Order: sequence, then C-alpha cells, then structure tokens
Amino acid sequence: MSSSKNIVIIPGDGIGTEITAAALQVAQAAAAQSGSSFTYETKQAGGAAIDEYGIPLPAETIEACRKADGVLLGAVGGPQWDHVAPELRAEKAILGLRKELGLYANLRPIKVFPALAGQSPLKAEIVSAVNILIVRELNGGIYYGARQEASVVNGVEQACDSEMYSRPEVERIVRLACRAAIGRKGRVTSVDKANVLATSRLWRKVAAEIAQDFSEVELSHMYVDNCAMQLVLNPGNFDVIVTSNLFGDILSDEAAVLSGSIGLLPSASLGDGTGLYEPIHGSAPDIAGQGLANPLGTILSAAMLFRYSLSNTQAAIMIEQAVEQVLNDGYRTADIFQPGFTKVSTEEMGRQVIARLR
Ligand SMILES: NC(=O)C1=CN([C@@H]2O[C@H](COP(=O)(O)OP(=O)(O)OC[C@H]3O[C@@H](n4cnc5c(N)ncnc54)[C@H](O)[C@@H]3O)[C@@H](O)[C@H]2O)C=CC1
Ligand SMILES: CC(C)CC(=O)C(=O)O
Ligand SMILES: [Mg+2]
Repeated sequence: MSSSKNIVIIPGDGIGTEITAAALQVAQAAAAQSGSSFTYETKQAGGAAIDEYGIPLPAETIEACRKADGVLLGAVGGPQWDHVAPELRAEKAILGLRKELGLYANLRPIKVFPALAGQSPLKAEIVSAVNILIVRELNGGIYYGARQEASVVNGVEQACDSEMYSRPEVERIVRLACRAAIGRKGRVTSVDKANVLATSRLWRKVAAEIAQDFSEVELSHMYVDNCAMQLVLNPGNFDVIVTSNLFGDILSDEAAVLSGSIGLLPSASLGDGTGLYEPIHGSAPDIAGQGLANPLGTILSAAMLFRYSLSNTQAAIMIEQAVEQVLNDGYRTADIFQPGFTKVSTEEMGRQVIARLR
C-alpha cells in the first residue's frame, strides 16, 4: 500500500464506535509493520448522522466514500432512532451507501478458528470442516423493492414489500461467485425459493446459464429452507453459496453460530467503485459502551480492506494470523469466553492482536 491511500471510517452507532476504534489501531499498526501507511477521515452515518444532521446519510459522507480507496464501517441503528419516519431510519444509511457506491456483492467468509472449534454448539469434527464463502447479492431484491407502509385498506391494516431481480443483477453476482469458487473447492450452491417465488425461478435459470461459462465450477441449486437446515447439519459440504440480499443476510447470521460468535465474522462489499468493509453484525445496542463487543469481525474486515482495496496482502495476512494467534493464546471477549480463558475488553483484544502482528 502506498502512503497516498485514504480510507473513510464510519463508526456508526452502538458498538460501532468501540469496534472501529480497535480495528483502526490494528490497521495502522499492520500498515506500519508492512512498510506503509494510510490517511483516514471519520464520517457519520446512521443514528449518529440523524442526531447531527437530521438525516441518516449526509451527502458529504457519500462524497468522501466515493473519493476514498476504501471504507471501514462499524454498524448503524438502534432503538433510540426507531421513532423516526421509515425513510429516515438509521438502517437507510447502510442501504443507501451500498446503493450509492454500487456495492452489489457482499462476501461473507465463514470459517471456524481451531481454538474455538471445541466451543461450538455443533460437534468439533463437524465445524472443523467449515470453510464457506457466502456471496450475497447486495444491491437488489426485497431490501430495495417497492414498499407500502402499513395503512388501513377496506378496514384492514396492511403493508407490502416487493422483490424484483433483473437478469443482469443475477448474472453479475453468479459470475462473481463462480470466479470466487475457482481456487477454492470449485463448488457453488445457488440458494433460492424457486418452488414459490418468480424472482427465484429467474435466479435459478440465469445461474444455470452463467455457470456453463465456468467448466471448472460445479453448480447446484438448493431451496433456502433446506439450506438453513444443511448449514447446521452438514456445513462442511458447502464451498461457495450465492444467494439474494434477504436470504444471504439471514443465512450468514445463522452460519455465524458455526464460528462461535457473530462478532467474529467480517465482510467485504464490492462493486465497481470504492469497497466497503464491515462486520456482519449490527450495532448490538444491548452491549454498547461496556467494552463487551468482540472487535475481531471488524479487525478481520480491515484485513479484507487491505486485501481487496489497498493492495496490501502482506498486512491482510499479518492481521489474519495475529487474530488466530490471539485466540490460540486464550484471549476471549465476553461473547466467546469460557472458564479457563483470559477475558478481555474490546480495546484490550485489539491491543493483543497488535502485539502479535509480525
Ligand atoms: N450493517 C449494519 O449496520 C447492521 C445494522 N443492524 C442494526 O443493528 C441494530 C441491532 O440489531 P440486532 O438485531 O440486535 O442485531 P445485532 O447483530 O446488533 O445483535 C444481535 C446479537 O448479537 C450480539 N452481537 C452483535 N455483535 C456483537 C459483537 N461484535 N460482539 C459480541 N456480541 C455481538 C448482540 O449483543 C446481540 O445479542 C438494529 O438497529 C439493526 O437494524 C443490524 C444488522 C446489520
Ligand atoms: C441493517 C440491514 C439493512 C442489513 C443487515 O442486516 C446486514 O447487512 O447484515
Ligand atoms: Mg444482517
């Protein structure tokens, strides 16, 4: 990474401030140790932006993200902003940024750290085989479809959300998933609900067509309800999962259980411009401000930022190895703590990772 790289940090709400602070320090240390540096600016989005600007996604945040080499985001949202109008909700910030930056692919790698395999609710031999990449479509589907807020029609209160997918949207995400499978096990599971949904039937047809361009990739199709079960029954059977915005959101939170905590999982959102990196979880208002949050998912998101947006694979590997070492050495935040291990705060976990960067 050259010294001219600039990133935007968006702490967001709840635990966002704590986890991005820890991840930023790790990123700065990893950059320095790999002989580089970066500049950064902090911008607001979500509830924090509602408080300061009256809107969840200020234009200056979007502009700064567009110009940056990468964005590291904590999480947005929380009960203190639940009273605002639906179009002003804090969550609109993340949906808006994904759209504004054209981030159509959300990569969510699910792995199990050897040090935590024994702690999983599933048998260690089952979770040890887990190495899944969830490729979630991020710019379409029901999160962006036409919406009718609740209103009374013919005396009955009703609301409506709609899902739409176009051929090009499915083509680009399936193509990306197939490319990602090359160099892995070469297997792509396309997850849909084609027995019911028209969008899924289009998805399945297009996925089958695109996969024909990839002779080294084996494509299979699975209904989302079965996938939810297979993820806990035979998670080692999956390699790459490609699916819609909604299904990918839900399945990745479920898959987080395999790794031991949702606080461990990173993500990269990629498109044609600036990449955005964030843990897969939300703002966890229930534990905010207490030093209880696990920062490792955000720290590993910073590793993905180095790899995909800052061309610094050395720093990425350094961070990933340090995280593994910290867990091997027995350090645990509250969410993954068990008797016999060393309990640490969010901040201390970050320091322990920095101490192992080499
Ligand atoms: N990308 C984003 O900005 C996202 C924002 N949200 C928003 O976050 C808020 C809270 O949503 P929830 O449904 O509670 O989901 P959540 O992911 O924030 O929390 C779910 C559970 O996981 C725990 N958890 C989450 N991250 C953790 C971490 N790093 N360390 C330890 N424990 C952790 C929480 O304490 C909670 O018990 C809502 O406003 C929601 O809309 C939710 C998901 C994504
Ligand atoms: C807050 C939502 C808009 C998104 C979400 O839950 C996610 O991206 O994981
Ligand atoms: Mg989610």
